[in-house]
Amino acid sequence: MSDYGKAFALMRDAAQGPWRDYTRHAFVEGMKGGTLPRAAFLHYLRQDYVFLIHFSRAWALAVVKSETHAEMLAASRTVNGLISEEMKLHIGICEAEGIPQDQLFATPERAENLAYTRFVLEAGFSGDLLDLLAALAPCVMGYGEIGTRLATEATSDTYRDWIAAYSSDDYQDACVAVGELLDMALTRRIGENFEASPRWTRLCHTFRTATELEVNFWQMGLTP
Ligand SMILES: Cc1ncc(C[n+]2csc(CCO)c2C)c(N)n1
Repeated sequence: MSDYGKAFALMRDAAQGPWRDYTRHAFVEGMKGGTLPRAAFLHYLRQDYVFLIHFSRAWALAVVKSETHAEMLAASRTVNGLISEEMKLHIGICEAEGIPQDQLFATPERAENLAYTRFVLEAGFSGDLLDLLAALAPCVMGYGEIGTRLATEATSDTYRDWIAAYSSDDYQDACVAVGELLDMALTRRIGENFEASPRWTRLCHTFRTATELEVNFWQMGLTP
């Protein structure tokens, strides 16, 4: 398994059940085998475009909540990656399927989508960078794990562009950078032994809730 840092490994282990439901969801397995209906995938992509708009806002908030230049740099790189790479992937796939960009932007937001992104933004608005990063981490690293697994296990080419994007060296490097940011931010605010602090349990709880909201997002994808 990929190494996305110490805090991520501990948080993932603490959220074991939901983490498995998220990273091995039927939607993911459908991409792996090529059995996922195209209509479900396009519905997911359109919702995900709206999702990425709010996620970009949340990562921009991470710049606001940063306390060092290194934190600002890591957060702003993620904002840039999201807007210039990830959203472009969605625009490209949708355009190839006959869905123009203005229609993408006008996608009505589903409740599962709204719940997830506003949960993350609220974690950031009412807390510090640690609360925000705990809510952001499942999204980044979960897709990193899913991408690397599907790159070796996929038995169909149908969803190869999506799989290639999340298993790419660029994306994997971004996951490692976010893992480093998480460890660095925790050490700065709590100390080396951050997992022994009273705050740790709450941060793990935030991570777990975000993971459960990822499960709901996949489920929403299956019901266009
Ligand atoms: C529902 C949903 N969850 C996670 C991702 C993946 N993702 C979202 S933002 C980002 C970059 C850094 O945060 C990544 C990799 C997605 N596209 N849609």
